[in-house]
Amino acid sequence: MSYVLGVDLGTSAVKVSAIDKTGTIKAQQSYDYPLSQPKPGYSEQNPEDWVMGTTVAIVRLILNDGIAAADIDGISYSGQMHGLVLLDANNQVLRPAILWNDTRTTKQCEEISAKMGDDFIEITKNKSLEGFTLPKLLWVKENEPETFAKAATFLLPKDYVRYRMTGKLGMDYSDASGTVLEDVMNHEWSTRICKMFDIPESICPPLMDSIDYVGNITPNYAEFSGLDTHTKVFAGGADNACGAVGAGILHPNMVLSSIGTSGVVLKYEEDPSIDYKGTLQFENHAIPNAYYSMGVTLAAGYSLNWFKKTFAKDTDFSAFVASANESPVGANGLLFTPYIVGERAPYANADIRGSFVGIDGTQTRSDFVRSVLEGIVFSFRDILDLFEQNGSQFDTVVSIGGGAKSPLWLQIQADIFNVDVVSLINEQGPGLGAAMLAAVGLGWFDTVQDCAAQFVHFGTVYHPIEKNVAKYKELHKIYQTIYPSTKELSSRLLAFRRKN
Ligand SMILES: Nc1ncnc2c1ncn2[C@@H]1O[C@H](COP(=O)(O)OP(=O)(O)O)[C@@H](O)[C@H]1O
Ligand SMILES: O=C(CO)[C@@H](O)[C@H](O)COP(=O)(O)O
Repeated sequence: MSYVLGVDLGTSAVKVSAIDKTGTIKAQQSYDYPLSQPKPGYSEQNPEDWVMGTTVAIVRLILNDGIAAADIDGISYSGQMHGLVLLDANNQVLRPAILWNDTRTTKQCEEISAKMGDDFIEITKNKSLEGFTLPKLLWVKENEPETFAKAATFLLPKDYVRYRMTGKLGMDYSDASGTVLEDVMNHEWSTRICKMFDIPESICPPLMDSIDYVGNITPNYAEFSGLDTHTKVFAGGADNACGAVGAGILHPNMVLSSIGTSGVVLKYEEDPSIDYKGTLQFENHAIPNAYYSMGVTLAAGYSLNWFKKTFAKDTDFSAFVASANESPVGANGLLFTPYIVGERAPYANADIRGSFVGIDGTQTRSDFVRSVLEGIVFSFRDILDLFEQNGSQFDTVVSIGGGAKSPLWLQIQADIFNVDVVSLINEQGPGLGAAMLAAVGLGWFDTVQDCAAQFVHFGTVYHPIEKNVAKYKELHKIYQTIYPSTKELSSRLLAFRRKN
């Protein structure tokens, strides 16, 4: 038997899947790790937790699930994007990783825009937003100069885990484009941006394709994890690129909806000359020489987790989500906006915060749960509107991520999007995508597309229910007025919090 492992390094947990040549997921293990939010807008993780979590999951696959190390031929990765990992000259981690949902860098983003204007979007195909890596580098340079002076390399989260398993430093194009330090169309680090912001180009790691062979498991890591040194390691990609690969989003009529910690609406771009002018993210794909675009809701699953942790701590997660079935479409007049850590799309605003609007003395907790589920999907609807305004038409939404475990949430998506929504037989989109990169890297398939034909299996289709569609259209119009009405209130409240 031959297996590939797909390591999905998420924000809430790492999930490792063992997949055979037919695309059957033989076993899965996961390991949760904490998120540290020491100040408003800050979000950090300890890179060592990622390495430990990945190793524990691999050990369990070998010991508990009987996946023999000798049968694991390849490994690849899907990683949470944008997080800054700084290493010194001995490749030791210099400070906690600053994550994609950390919004401390508004000042640095403004500086980047002021200095480079539209040239920046021309090179990187993106605006400089708080979550991306370059402003994080500039923040460290400005606020922790002694740390920055020691920095010899910067990596993204999954690149660090890969380094610990292989001893090789590198970054693939799909993750590099999320740093906004890459010249996206020319597939190289932008010397101009490095010079402009005084970033030594030497700290940028070597670039590669997601299917590229990086090295084998080192003897040290083999001893630590129970893996074997014959196992080949392939570069891997950004989690959303891998999610798209694992969900078979290989045509522009399909769109990906991912409800993880963040929320993502993603489109495969056949024509790379499309210009969203930075209103949507535009990235290199994990498929060589391909591209995709996406809009990101910063707090999708995170909003639901926050609500549960705060108001329903001891309830089982699935039962808690299913309790929303007790509330009707529109949650008895309650609307929720998921801007609880600021927002990226359609509103790039680090200072906006969430709201419940329409609280009524007759509402129950089920109404609140339903309004959270609906509010997150309204935010996705806003992103879909941006795509439609740029001429896209979709006939299928493929839903992945932890949120796709809930049939109710899938139906809410179909009703708010007014498009068929399909889930995967196994909701591990990014993990499956990562494994597919290893399968192609090993030569099991000639192309990612050939591998998708064998590995990707769709499950139930959720059709829009007409009467719900009409109600949601009406509610979405009201939802869209909440952002402009709460923008100023939010920034005044945040200023109060920062002062006190
Ligand atoms: N049974 C469930 N039903 C609906 N949503 C769920 C369920 N279990 C977890 N989730 C949501 O899925 C999210 C985690 O999704 P996942 O794709 O694993 O995230 P990440 O890759 O960011 O770690 C959680 O934030 C949670 O809100
Ligand atoms: O910032 C982005 C994409 O631009 C996020 O999508 C991260 O990549 C985190 O993903 P999840 O942990 O939510 O999967």
